Amino acid sequence: MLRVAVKKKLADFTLDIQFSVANNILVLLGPSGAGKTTILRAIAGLLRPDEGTIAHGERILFSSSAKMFVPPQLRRVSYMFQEFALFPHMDVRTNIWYGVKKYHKDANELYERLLALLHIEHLAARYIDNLSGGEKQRVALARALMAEPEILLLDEPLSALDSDTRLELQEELKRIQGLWQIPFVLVTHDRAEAKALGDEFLFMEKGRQAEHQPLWQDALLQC
Ligand SMILES: Nc1ncnc2c1ncn2[C@@H]1O[C@H](COP(=O)(O)OP(=O)(O)OP(=O)(O)O)[C@@H](O)[C@H]1O
Repeated sequence: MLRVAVKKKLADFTLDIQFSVANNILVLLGPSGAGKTTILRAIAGLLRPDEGTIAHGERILFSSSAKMFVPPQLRRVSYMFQEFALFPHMDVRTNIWYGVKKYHKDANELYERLLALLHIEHLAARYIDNLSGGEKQRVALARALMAEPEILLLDEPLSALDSDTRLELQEELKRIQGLWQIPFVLVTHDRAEAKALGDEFLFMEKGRQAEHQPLWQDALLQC
């Protein structure tokens, strides 16, 4: 279970949010500038909240009262965003192995399994520059999972893709989450995508949970 309860003063308002997510997919929704990406950055350790706690199970990642801040590289959190952040001049295999923090004997097996799961075996030797958007997205997902994260953060991961590829990858993400059984926190502006992927939803407004969450959720599920 990932638990987040943080405050952070931002340019126009204070982010003040509490939520938890078990081993399923939480979707963060809300208008532009509501604070969704800031939450992901805080979970990843790329931004330090002013106060509060972020914990995964018994493991504290951030606690202002205990003066604890685990740096991003020690958090076991993978963060995928739209630009993929793959190395264009390297092949797929090298990009995916880049996700491994420490080599261990099962890493080869994991690598093979990820290629098969994401249907990218035939791309292993190809350069990133020569891949389609959907293929890049699969490689980025393989790299994120190669790090064996305990939490996966996804910020508009599919927004650059055409609608067919998007639907296909939504199914892939859902299936992989079912297999991996770790918390996924997903930001999207696409309501159909939120509905297709989300197990739980958090609607935000100006850094806070929006009022009337159940009404928002009913409206989403009926659309
Ligand atoms: N480190 C920071 N310090 C101060 N203000 C910040 C910081 N990072 C972001 N902000 C501001 O906080 C607000 C929330 O930004 P954030 O990127 O989290 O919104 P968002 O909901 O993800 O928006 P979008 O949907 O457009 O990506 C914005 O007004 C932004 O300018």
